[in-house]
This record gives sequence, structure tokens and C-alpha cells, in this order.
Amino acid sequence: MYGLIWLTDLQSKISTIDLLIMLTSALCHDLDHPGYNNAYQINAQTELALRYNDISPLENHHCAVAFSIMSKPECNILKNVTCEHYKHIRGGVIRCILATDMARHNDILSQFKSFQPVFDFSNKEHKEVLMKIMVKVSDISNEARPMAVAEPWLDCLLQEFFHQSDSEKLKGLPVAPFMDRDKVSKPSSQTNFIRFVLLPLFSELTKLFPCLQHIVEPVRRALQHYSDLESASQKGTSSA
Ligand SMILES: Nc1nc2c(ncn2[C@@H]2O[C@H](COP(=O)(O)O)[C@@H](O)[C@H]2O)c(=O)[nH]1
Ligand SMILES: [Zn+2]
Repeated sequence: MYGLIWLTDLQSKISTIDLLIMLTSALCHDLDHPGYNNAYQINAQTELALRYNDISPLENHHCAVAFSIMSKPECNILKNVTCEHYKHIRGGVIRCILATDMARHNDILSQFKSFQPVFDFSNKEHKEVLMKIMVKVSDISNEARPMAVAEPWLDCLLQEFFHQSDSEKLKGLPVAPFMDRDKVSKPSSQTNFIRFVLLPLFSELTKLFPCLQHIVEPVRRALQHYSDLESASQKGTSSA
């Protein structure tokens, strides 16, 4: 997020307090993540799903944990702000963290798209959606990093997916195909994610900020790399 703010020169376009909201949201957006997604929380009727009535249980939890940490005197980075600013920051952080629920991805991206090509930084609605988009980009752009940095994190993510789906199978809960070790591989997972989620998101963001084009390059290279691996494994299977 810090890098995105500098690359896009956002500090000249939106207020310092909105930058604080975005940085705090990016930092706190996955606090105390249990490693099982919202579908699992809801299907397994976990304590979090019960507490948040099945509405983005994880993101509500991450946000509640963030404000609970900030309520401790030794962690309260907001202790010197006015009541009015506190309300603004709290509202913004809640909006940005709740926006990281991937179930809302298409809605948020469509809203952002609808503001182009006349995006207006002084329009509150436009600015708030951009802030959500920036936090979302920070959340899911592991593949924008060099392969040597991105791949170990991807391995952790797949481990998390498979751990969840194994546990769902044991408990007789619904299993999402994209998490099922019998249905996905690392290359297929990444080609789908990059093609259908990451590139469409970057494509909209770079319309507003053409200066970000270069950070899409590693994403395209990763897509090529995983597509090649996927084709090679398909050829291997068909010739066997
Ligand atoms: N297959 C991939 N899925 C990814 C990748 N990066 C992110 N994601 C998906 O997004 C969510 C983000 O939510 P979070 O609460 O876990 O941060 C994550 O769970 C994945 O479903 C990726 O590189 N490949
Ligand atoms: Zn999350």
C-alpha cells in the first residue's frame, strides 16, 4: 500500500487522513485470520459466523480485532485525533476492511469501472471506492512481486486451501473446487486467478493510473509461466 501510494502520487490527490485509513486498513485487514475462509465459517457454523450472522464473518472479525488493539493505551495510534476525525477514520477503516471479502469483488470492481473515464478525486463516492480498490489490490497482488518472493507465499496459500478442503471432506461440508487438491494444481489455480481476478482488477486501476503499468508486468509473466506449466502437464497427461 505504501508503494502504491507513492507510485500513484496519491498524497497529492486525497487527504492525509484518507491515506492513514488506507495504510491502517492494509496493515490490519487480515488480523487473527484462522486460515479457514468465510464459506467454511458459515457452513461449519463457527463462533465467528454466529457472532456476525454469516455476514463477512472474517472481515468483521479482522476489523473488530484492529479496533480492539487500538483501544489499548499503548497501541492507540489515534489517541490524539479529534472525535470527528476518529469517526471518519473508523468509518473508513471499517469500509476498506469489509471490502476485502472476495464475495464482494465483482460488485466493487463494477462500481469502480462505472466511474471511468471521468473519475473525480473530489467526489466522495468515487474516492471511497478507489480506497477500497487500493486495499483490495494490496491484499491480492502477491503475483506482482518477483517470482522468488511470490511463490513461497503462493505455496502457503495453497497449503491453507488444501488444509481447509481436507477438513471439509472429513466433516461432510461443501468443498469449493478451487480449494480441492483433487481438482486444482498450482498452475491451474494461478492461471484462473490471474486471468479472471487479478488482471481485470489491474486493468481498471491502470486506466486511472497509467504509471502503474510496470507493476502489471510480473503478473503477466507469472500468467505465462503458469500457463506453460499447465500446458506441459496437460500434454504429459494426454501422452501417458
Ligand atoms: N489462487 C489464488 N488466490 C488468491 C491469490 N491471492 C489472493 N487470492 C484469493 O484471495 C483471497 C484473499 O482473501 P484473504 O482474506 O485470504 O486475504 C484468498 O483467500 C484467495 O482466495 C493468488 O495468488 N492465487
Ligand atoms: Zn482477508
